[in-house]
Amino acid sequence: MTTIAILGAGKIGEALLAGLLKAGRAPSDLLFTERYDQRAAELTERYGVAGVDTPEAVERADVLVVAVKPQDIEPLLDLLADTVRPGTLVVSLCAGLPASLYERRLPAGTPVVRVMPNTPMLVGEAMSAISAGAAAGPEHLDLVEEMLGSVGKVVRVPETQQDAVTALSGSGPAYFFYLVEAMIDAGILLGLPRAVSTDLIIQSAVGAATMLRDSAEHPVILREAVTSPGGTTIAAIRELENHKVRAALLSAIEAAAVRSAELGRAHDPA
Ligand SMILES: NC(=O)C1=CN([C@@H]2O[C@H](COP(=O)(O)OP(=O)(O)OC[C@H]3O[C@@H](n4cnc5c(N)ncnc54)[C@H](OP(=O)(O)O)[C@@H]3O)[C@@H](O)[C@H]2O)C=CC1
Ligand SMILES: O=C(O)[C@@H]1CCC=N1
Repeated sequence: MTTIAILGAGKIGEALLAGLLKAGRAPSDLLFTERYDQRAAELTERYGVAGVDTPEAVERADVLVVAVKPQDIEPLLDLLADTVRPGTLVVSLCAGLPASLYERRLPAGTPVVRVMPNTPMLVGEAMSAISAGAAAGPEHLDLVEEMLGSVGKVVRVPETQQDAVTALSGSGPAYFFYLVEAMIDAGILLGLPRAVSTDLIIQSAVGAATMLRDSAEHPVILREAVTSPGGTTIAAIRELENHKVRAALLSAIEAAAVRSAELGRAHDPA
C-alpha cells in the first residue's frame, strides 16, 4: 500500500488527513509532520495517525504532500534537498509555488505534481486541480487523482492555469462563507433572531448549491426562475448592480490570482 506523509498538518493538511481517513485509508498508511509537539499529539489523538519528523517521513513515505504555508517552504526544502529518495512523489498543495521550485531544489528526476485543493475536502467535497511537473508522468497524475478523488472532485489543468484556479476554487469557499456571513447579518438587520437567520441562509445555500450541481441548468436560468417580474428578487438585484457586486467579484478574484503569482515569484524568481 502507498504510504502518504503530509508535511505540515495545518488547516489544509488536516483536512486532507481527515478526508483520506474518511475515504477508507488505514491510519497506518498515513503519516504527518508538525512543528509543535502539542499539535502533533492532538492530531494523533484525534485521527490515530503517527506524527513523525521530516527525515522519518522522507524515509517511510512513497508520497510527500507539502502543505506548509508558502512563506515556510524554504527551510523545508533545505531539509528535503538531499534526502528525498528516488521515486518518491512530491505533491505540493502550496498556493503560488511552481513545480520548478521543487525541481530545482530536489534530487534530479524527482516527480512533482502541483495541486490546488480546497477545504471542503473535510467533508469529501473538495475541488482539486492537478498539474504535472517536468518529471511527473501519467502514472503520477493517476495516483494523485485517485488520492484526491477520494475526497472530492479532481480536474487536470496546465500549470499555467494554477494561479487562476487558486483564485477561484482554492480561495472560493471563503467567498461563499463571506457571502453567507453578510446575508445572516441582513437577517439580523431585518429583526430576525440570529439562529433563525442562520438556518434560513445555510439551507438556502445548500439548496442553491445542490441545484447548481444537479440540475445541469446555467446559473442565469436558475436565478431567473427566482426573479419574478415586479417582485422582491429584482429589487435586491438592482441594489447588487448599483453597488457593482459583479465588478467587485471580478476584481477580487483577479487580485487573488495576482497574489498567487507573486507568492510563486518570491520563491522561484526564475
Ligand atoms: N487553507 C486553505 O484553504 C488552503 C490552503 N492551501 C495551501 O496549503 C498550505 C497550508 O495552508 P494552511 O493549511 O491554510 O496553513 P496552516 O498554517 O494552517 O498549516 C501549515 C502547517 O504547517 C506547519 N509547518 C510549517 N513548517 C513546517 C515544517 N517545516 N514541518 C512541519 N510542519 C510545518 C505549520 O505550523 P505552525 O502553525 O507552527 O506555523 C502549520 O501547522 C499553504 O501553502 C496554502 O497555500 C491550498 C488550498 C487551500
Ligand atoms: O489564502 C490562501 O493563500 C490559501 C490558498 C488558497 C486558499 N487559501
